[in-house]
Amino acid sequence: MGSDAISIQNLEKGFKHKQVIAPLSLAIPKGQLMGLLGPSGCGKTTLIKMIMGMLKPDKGTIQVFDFIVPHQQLLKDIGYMAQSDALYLDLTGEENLHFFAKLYRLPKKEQLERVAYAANLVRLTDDLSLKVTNYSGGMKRRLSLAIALIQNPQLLILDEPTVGIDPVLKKEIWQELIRLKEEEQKTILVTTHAMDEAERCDQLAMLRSGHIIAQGTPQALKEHYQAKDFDEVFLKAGGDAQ
Ligand SMILES: Nc1ncnc2c1ncn2[C@@H]1O[C@H](COP(=O)(O)OP(=O)(O)OP(=O)(O)O)[C@@H](O)[C@H]1O
Repeated sequence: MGSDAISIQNLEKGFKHKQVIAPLSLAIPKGQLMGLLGPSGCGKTTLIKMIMGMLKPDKGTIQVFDFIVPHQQLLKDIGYMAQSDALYLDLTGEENLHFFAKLYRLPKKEQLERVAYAANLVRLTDDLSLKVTNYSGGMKRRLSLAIALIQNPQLLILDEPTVGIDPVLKKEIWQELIRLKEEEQKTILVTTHAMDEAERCDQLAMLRSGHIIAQGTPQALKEHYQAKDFDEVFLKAGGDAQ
């Protein structure tokens, strides 16, 4: 088994006449927390959907652990939180969590443990018996995050996981992501627009028009570009070029 969780080679994707992912190569080592940064429309979600096997690349290959995407085994290995919530509104929070736990064929005892763990992590334990249609936007995001963790996957792919979540819970969620990485050796790929979140990543990849224009640790990027923050790194790395 190689040392990378995700290995992307010469990936390309376009829609109609628009090239969204230009040739792009990227490796994410196992056990690393990688942040994907870039302006709206630069191709972050498109890239993630290809890693998930939900979109077919025009060219290039993606390997996740030992498998070339798409592969059925990977469904269990990857916890995915999409930008828009995909929840059953007529079911309660608890029923949603059990539905996904069953989908992954977790044994009954583990199912109960994982549902309790995931609900507690996102502070939804007291609201589990409410129908999701009565949840606030932030509660739905929290439930989506809990679902991404339900099968205890080795790789977490989170598309803007803390949008609409209050600062206190956001801090707790980040503490848990870092714990998952450090104590359980999870690999985490997260997209974000929040600079404080970018700071907490091991590595950052900055995307513009489907290209990676800068990559490195948060500290190294700021030093290299003599920038005070990541907005400045982005601009100095060519992020303002058309
Ligand atoms: N199915 C599709 N058909 C046509 N164009 C698409 C499709 N999906 C994405 N695009 C286009 O591809 C570009 C990249 O979109 P994408 O959602 O990957 O951006 P993003 O970086 O995730 O943006 P945001 O930060 O706003 O979520 C956009 O111009 C978008 O309109």
